[in-house]
Amino acid sequence: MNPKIALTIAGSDPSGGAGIQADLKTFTALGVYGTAAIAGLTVQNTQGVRAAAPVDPALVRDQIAAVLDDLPVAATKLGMLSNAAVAGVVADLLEERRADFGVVVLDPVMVATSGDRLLQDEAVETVRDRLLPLADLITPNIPEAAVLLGSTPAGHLDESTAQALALRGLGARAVLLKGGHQSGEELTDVLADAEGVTLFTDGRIDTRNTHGTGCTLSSAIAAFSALHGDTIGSGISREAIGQARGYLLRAIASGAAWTLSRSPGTGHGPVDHLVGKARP
Ligand SMILES: Nc1ncnc2c1ncn2[C@@H]1O[C@H](COP(=O)(O)OP(=O)(O)OP(=O)(O)O)[C@@H](O)[C@H]1O
Ligand SMILES: Cc1ncc(CO)c(N)n1
Repeated sequence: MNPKIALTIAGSDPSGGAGIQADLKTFTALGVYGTAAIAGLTVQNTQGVRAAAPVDPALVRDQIAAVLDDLPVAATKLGMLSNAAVAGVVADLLEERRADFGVVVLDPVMVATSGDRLLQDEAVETVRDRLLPLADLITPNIPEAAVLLGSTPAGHLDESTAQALALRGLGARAVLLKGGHQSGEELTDVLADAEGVTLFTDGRIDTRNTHGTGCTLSSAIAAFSALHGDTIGSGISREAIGQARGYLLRAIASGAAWTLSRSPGTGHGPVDHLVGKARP
């Protein structure tokens, strides 16, 4: 059978735990053929982000068009889009040829785990007003949801649920508000979609290796959605979201089991995308 094809449009993380690199590892681990258009460069490692720069918007547009002109993409993940000009050309292409992107998962990346900014302030409007309504699912973390809504970050589950519903009110077809930034022993991701609100709760895994969890989750959702054959009109299936969370939790648990000397990097290390398989 021909492979399912997924596209990521995101930023590069040279240390390999987040961004394009995490997305391609995830696609491969889940048996999906990965393609990638680089929207920005970062200079980062597990300790933090040293610098970030956008790719020329025309080059971003041309990379995406080159993929779409040639390969039947079943699902697209949007990650770090750098600035308003880059987000704008992605929005232009989505408006022009929405069907070619397959189902779209928008991870509105704004700030890295280390606290560094990955999206310029002026781009928030483009992400909210043009990209959000075109996506099948958006996957903000708690601070990103607050920025999109112009409110303060949710402090407890009732507020997260209210914000997930409010983001649907802005035109998002479905919202998975991620709970990684909650305190406490349990983490809850809140899904708000046409069927209502669903809570996904799991115990917090005790680990420093959480670099790229958000990227891994959104690309895993795109991958499973491609494998399920989800269609643009009917959106991302709950099965795809559940399976993606299952994969992420196994990858976090496997990365948590790395001993300090084997863990890649000295800071917040990555998750184990191979989930313990085929490691020398
Ligand atoms: N320590 C942990 N144990 C279990 N699940 C976790 C842990 N940390 C994060 N998660 C899960 O990982 C996913 C990503 O959550 P988070 O809110 O941290 O996203 P993010 O801030 O976008 O990630 P990133 O670190 O890539 O910027 C969520 O599904 C969250 O529940
Ligand atoms: C390139 C890139 N995208 C997203 C994130 C968020 O984790 C990151 N740290 N780097």
